[in-house]
Amino acid sequence: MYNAGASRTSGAHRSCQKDPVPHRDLPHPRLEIDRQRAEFADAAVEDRFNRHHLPERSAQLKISLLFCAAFYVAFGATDVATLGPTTTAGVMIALRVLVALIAGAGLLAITRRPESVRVAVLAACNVEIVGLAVFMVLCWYQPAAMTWNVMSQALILMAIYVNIPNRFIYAVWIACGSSAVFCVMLFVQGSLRMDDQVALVLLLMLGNTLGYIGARRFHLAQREQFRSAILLEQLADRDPLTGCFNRRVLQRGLLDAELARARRYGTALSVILCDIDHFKRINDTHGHAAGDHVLHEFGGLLLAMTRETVDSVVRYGGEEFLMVLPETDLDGAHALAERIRHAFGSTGSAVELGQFVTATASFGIAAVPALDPDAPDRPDMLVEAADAQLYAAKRGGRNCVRGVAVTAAPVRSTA
Ligand SMILES: Nc1nc2c(ncn2[C@@H]2O[C@H](COP(=O)(O)OP(=O)(O)OP(=O)(O)O)[C@@H](O)[C@H]2O)c(=O)[nH]1
Repeated sequence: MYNAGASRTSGAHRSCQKDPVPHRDLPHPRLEIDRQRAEFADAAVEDRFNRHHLPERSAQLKISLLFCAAFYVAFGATDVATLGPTTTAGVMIALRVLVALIAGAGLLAITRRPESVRVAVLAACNVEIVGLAVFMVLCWYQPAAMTWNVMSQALILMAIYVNIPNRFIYAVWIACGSSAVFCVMLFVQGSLRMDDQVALVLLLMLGNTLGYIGARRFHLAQREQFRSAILLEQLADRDPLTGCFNRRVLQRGLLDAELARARRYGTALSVILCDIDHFKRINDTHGHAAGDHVLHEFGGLLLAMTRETVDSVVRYGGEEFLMVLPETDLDGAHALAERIRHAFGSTGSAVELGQFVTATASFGIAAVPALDPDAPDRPDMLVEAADAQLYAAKRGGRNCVRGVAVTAAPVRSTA
C-alpha cells in the first residue's frame, strides 16, 4: 500500500466519525457468519449490525420488560391464594416487586441511553437472570404447585429465546442454565413421583430445544438479510469496469462529509481530478475492448496507490477519475499525483497477446490547507478548482500535474 509520507497524516480523527459512505468494500470474509454463535464472525460487522437494529430491538425490549414486570407482580395473587396472608407470601411478593423494579430500571436505562447496545443487552440479561433466580425461590417454597411451575418455566424459556431481544449465546446460557437448576431442584425437593419428574424434565428439554432452534434461525436470518443489504449497497456504489466508486457515492455526500470534517478539525483536504491523455486514440487504434482494459488498469493503479479506508477513488466520467484525499495538503497530493503519473506512464497495459499500450495521464489538484479559517464550504468549489487545474495540465502539454490551494487567502499553485 502506498504511503504518502509526512504531508499525509494518519486518519486519527476519522475513527470516531460516522462515515456516510464506506471507503472500500468490506472484503467478503468479514461478512462471514459464525453459525454456532449466530453472530457475524467479525466484531466490527456485528457491532454495525447491532447498531442498525438497535431502535427496533429497544422498542421490543421495552414492551417485553413492561410485560415481565406486570405479570411477575400479578402472579403474586397466586402466592397469597396458596399460602394465605403469611410472612412467606409477603417475602414472595417483595421478591416479585424486586423483579418488577429491575425491569423498570432496565426500561429507564434504555430510554436514557437509546444509542447503547451494551445497555440494552445488560437490561435484558439483568431481568432474565434476576427473574429466573426469584422464580426458583418461589418454586422452592411452593412444592405443591410444582407441575404448574414447570409449565411456567417452559413459557419463561420461550420469552427468553424469542420475546426478550438479547444475544443468542446469552439467551442459550441463561435458558439452559436455569432449566438445569430447575431440574436439580425438582429431584432434590422430591415432591412429585419419579415418572412425573422425568416427564417434566423432558418437557423442559423440549422447550429448550424448540427455543434454541427457533431463536437461532431468527438470528441467522436477520444477519443473512443484513449481509445481502451490504453486498447490494456495495454493488450499487461501484463501477464494475474499474472497481472504483461511481458518482452515486458523491451524490450520497462523500465530499461534503470530508470537507465538513476538514473544516471542523482544521485538517488539510485535497482532491485530484485525473484524466487519461488522448484516450480516444487508444479506442480508435486498438478497439474499445483495449480501451476498457487500459481504464481497468488505471483504476486499479489509483486504488493501489491510495490509502485503504482513508482515501476514495471515484470514476468521475468516461476516462476521468476523482481522488478524495483527507488530511493531505497540496505538497502531499502533488507528490502522490507525480508517483501515479510516473507509474502509469512507465508501465504499459497488455491489451492483446504480446501487444502493449502505453498511455499517460494529466492531473489537476485542489487542496484545502490545514487550519485555514477561510477554507471553502462548498465541495463543488473544490471540484471546479481541480477541473481548472486539469484543464491547465492538458493545455500545458498533458502528462503533467497542476495544483492550487483553494482558500480565500492568496492562493499558491504548483506546476
Ligand atoms: N473504451 C472505453 N472508452 C470510453 C469509456 N468511456 C468513455 N470512453 C471514451 O473516451 C474517449 C474520451 O475522449 P476525449 O474526451 O476526446 O478525450 P481524450 O481523447 O482522452 O483527449 P484528452 O482528454 O484531451 O487528452 C471518448 O472517445 C469516449 O468514447 C469506456 O468506458 N470505455
